[in-house]
Amino acid sequence: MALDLTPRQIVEQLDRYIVGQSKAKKSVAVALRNRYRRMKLEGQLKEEIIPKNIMMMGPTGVGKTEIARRLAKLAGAPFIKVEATKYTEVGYVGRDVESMVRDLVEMSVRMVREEKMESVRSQAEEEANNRLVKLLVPEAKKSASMKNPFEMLFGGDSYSSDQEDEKPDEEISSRRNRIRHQLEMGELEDHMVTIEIEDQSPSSMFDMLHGSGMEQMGMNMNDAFGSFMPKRRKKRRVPVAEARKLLAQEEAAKLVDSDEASQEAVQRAEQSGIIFIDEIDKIAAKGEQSANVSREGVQRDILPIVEGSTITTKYGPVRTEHMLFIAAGAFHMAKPSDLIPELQGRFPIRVELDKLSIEDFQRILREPSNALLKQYAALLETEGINIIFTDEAIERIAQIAHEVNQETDNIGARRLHTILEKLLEDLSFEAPDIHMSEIKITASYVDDKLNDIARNKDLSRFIL
Ligand SMILES: Nc1ncnc2c1ncn2[C@@H]1O[C@H](COP(=O)(O)OP(=O)(O)OP(=O)(O)O)[C@@H](O)[C@H]1O
Repeated sequence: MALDLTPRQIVEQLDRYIVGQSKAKKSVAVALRNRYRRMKLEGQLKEEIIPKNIMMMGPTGVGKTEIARRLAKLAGAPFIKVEATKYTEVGYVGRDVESMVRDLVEMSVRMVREEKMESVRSQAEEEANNRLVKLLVPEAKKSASMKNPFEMLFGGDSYSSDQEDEKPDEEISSRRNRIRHQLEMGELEDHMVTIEIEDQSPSSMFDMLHGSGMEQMGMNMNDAFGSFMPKRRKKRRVPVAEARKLLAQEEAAKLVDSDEASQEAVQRAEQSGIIFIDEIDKIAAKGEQSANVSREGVQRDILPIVEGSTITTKYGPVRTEHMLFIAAGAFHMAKPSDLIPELQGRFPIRVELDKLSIEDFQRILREPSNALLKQYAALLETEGINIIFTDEAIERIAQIAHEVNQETDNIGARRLHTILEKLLEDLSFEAPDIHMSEIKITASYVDDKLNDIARNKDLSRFIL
């Protein structure tokens, strides 16, 4: 967790992935730092201080979600994104908005479990190796009627089960040591073994009961009855390398106390969870009367969650008052003041995100740590091709993206993804057969591939 980063450091970290949008970065950095400040307080005041939620306003594809997601990652905070309009759909009822909190907790549980599993990984791998050794050189008696996996591996001559019956214990232990050594040296990675592991797939009875309404309450059939049901085990024949992974996974799960993990996850969701509510402007009360009612209804349903309430989940009650909510919307038609006053008050920090310029597009193409051009270069490098984009080519791509956005729908930086895909489609297809170590993408290559499509509005609507 990097909660102790200063706002300046947080912005610096966000700069590695997101181009521009400095106001929004600043706001989220302060929000995160305030959490850290609150953690350092004691007693009543700590409980009184609630996070100041943020409303991000800006067109689609300019980095709103990306900023929030990166912030969460930076803080090791569980994060989910929901679309507010989802709750206006037919079939949704008031309490369904609570599912956002349940989803956040699920995310948190997954995070905590993964961390805990990672922390016991070396112990789990050791246990897995022990199981492999026993599997490859089984106990003398027990193996008499069983087909020895080791025998299958090596043709079963000197390790045949008949002979094993007569082998004294010391011999088994010395053979186990030898196998252990071979396993550790990675000499048996490709050999096939048959292992028996827990079946993770839900049983058909649970399948049938799914959707019977219990999930609405945050219940899950496997959780409700799973502990009473015998765990099914299934056999799989896999190479040693894969077997080790599967066995280590099972061993790690045994080593992690799942109640403790769940409790920690609930706490983490409560204290540092971030819920990103997109399209909040679409539930602002504007438009025809009948729609107004349901949109305002959704706002009233969301309100108690943002204000702070306790939601029942399968991991126990979860309190929402210290979660950070980031609402976002384009606000083309509606304004934040069209939301119900109580909800407006709960999102006091307002930031406008800037439209992206051609220069921003160029920077997005090349600068972020995960920049699109770097991604394509890495992919083609696996085929032994070093792809180089000239400055003019990057400029052209950015220009075309900008033009297509203006002439069709403005989808922001997302346009770069579709344009690059089209631009490099042929190259990606032919790459394995091209015997060139370096390929230069020039402005004229870009024009060649894209100009005709970009100039034709109808075509670009479909292709770019
Ligand atoms: N300023 C930016 N810097 C780097 N990448 C960006 C920027 N803006 C958008 N992107 C990229 O564009 C894509 C879409 O961005 P994002 O999901 O943040 O959009 P958004 O503003 O949240 O829009 P929406 O509300 O429609 O989801 C992402 O892949 C993101 O990496």
